[in-house]
Amino acid sequence: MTLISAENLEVGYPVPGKGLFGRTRVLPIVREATLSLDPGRTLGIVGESGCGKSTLGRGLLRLIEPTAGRVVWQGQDLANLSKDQLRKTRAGMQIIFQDPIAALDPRMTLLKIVSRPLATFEPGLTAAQSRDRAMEALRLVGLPEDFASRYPHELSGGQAQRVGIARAIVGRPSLIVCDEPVSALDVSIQAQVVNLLMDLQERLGLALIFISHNLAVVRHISHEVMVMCLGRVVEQAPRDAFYAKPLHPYSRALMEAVPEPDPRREKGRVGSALQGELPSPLAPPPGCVFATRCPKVQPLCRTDRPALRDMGESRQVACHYPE
Ligand SMILES: Nc1ncnc2c1ncn2[C@@H]1O[C@H](COP(=O)(O)OP(=O)(O)OP(=O)(O)O)[C@@H](O)[C@H]1O
Repeated sequence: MTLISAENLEVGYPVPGKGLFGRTRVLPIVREATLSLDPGRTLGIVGESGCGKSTLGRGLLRLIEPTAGRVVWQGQDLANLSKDQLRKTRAGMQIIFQDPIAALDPRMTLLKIVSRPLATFEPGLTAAQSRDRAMEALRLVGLPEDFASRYPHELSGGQAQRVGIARAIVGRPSLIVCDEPVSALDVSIQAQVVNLLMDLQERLGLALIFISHNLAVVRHISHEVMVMCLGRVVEQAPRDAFYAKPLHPYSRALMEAVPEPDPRREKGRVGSALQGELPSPLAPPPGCVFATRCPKVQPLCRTDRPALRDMGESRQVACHYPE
């Protein structure tokens, strides 16, 4: 069975002022996002900074309430769950963040940080059981036992991200949304953390949604790849087919912008092959979201938004003139 799917999901942020009937107005960033993920698989989400990857990740977990569309988790529409059911469901879906140290409470020991989610997800556990579970999680992420009594400021970036992962797995989830989990780390540490996630996936049967602007890292870890541009999904494909031949001109531009591996450079940003004006996600163009920058643009692209359509072999693309 599919673990999680989204249909036409719309996620945005409140804007100042009130709308109709005094309601808060929400400006959508992510529009009509559709995806599905099976247990134990990894979906990589790529796209330039600001295209809405994080917003989609948070909308899927209902950390930001979607304004339209639906999310189905293990066959159940998340919007229909009672508070109690949602609390239980939340244990199954976790998130880790880009800045690992900022994500940890500086006043708590690592044992406290890692065991804390259990108070919500499994309130029936005794203190000793919670402690054992937290120690098990720390062991699974490769941290020595004596780390349990340490504080976040004593950690390197890579160690802090391991603690973030331990906190995410302590409730035995089925899915972890990884939001740029290695972008803030030294290049030499990035591979260790990615390999840890792949190892945990194998051992615990985890599904991962791996959000990154780094196409090389996404290639390494993903089974499926999804490309976002200005809040919209423009391409979806199995990993090998995607990297062999991207179908959307935007995907191609992203790939051409991948920097050569260079250990002296901290992190390469995509974008150098992407010329032209980048519209604001708050005011996307009427046609294709890539029309203002596409080297193959035709008049139709500026007026009609192409829908995501099936191209066979489990591939989908939103382009009037795909490769
Ligand atoms: N809390 C917020 N309130 C209002 N707008 C926001 C908020 N967070 C993000 N945005 C806007 O939403 C858009 C998408 O941001 P998001 O962080 O989802 O992009 P992203 O693809 O994850 O980029 P990055 O790789 O830089 O994190 C951006 O234009 C951003 O300015």
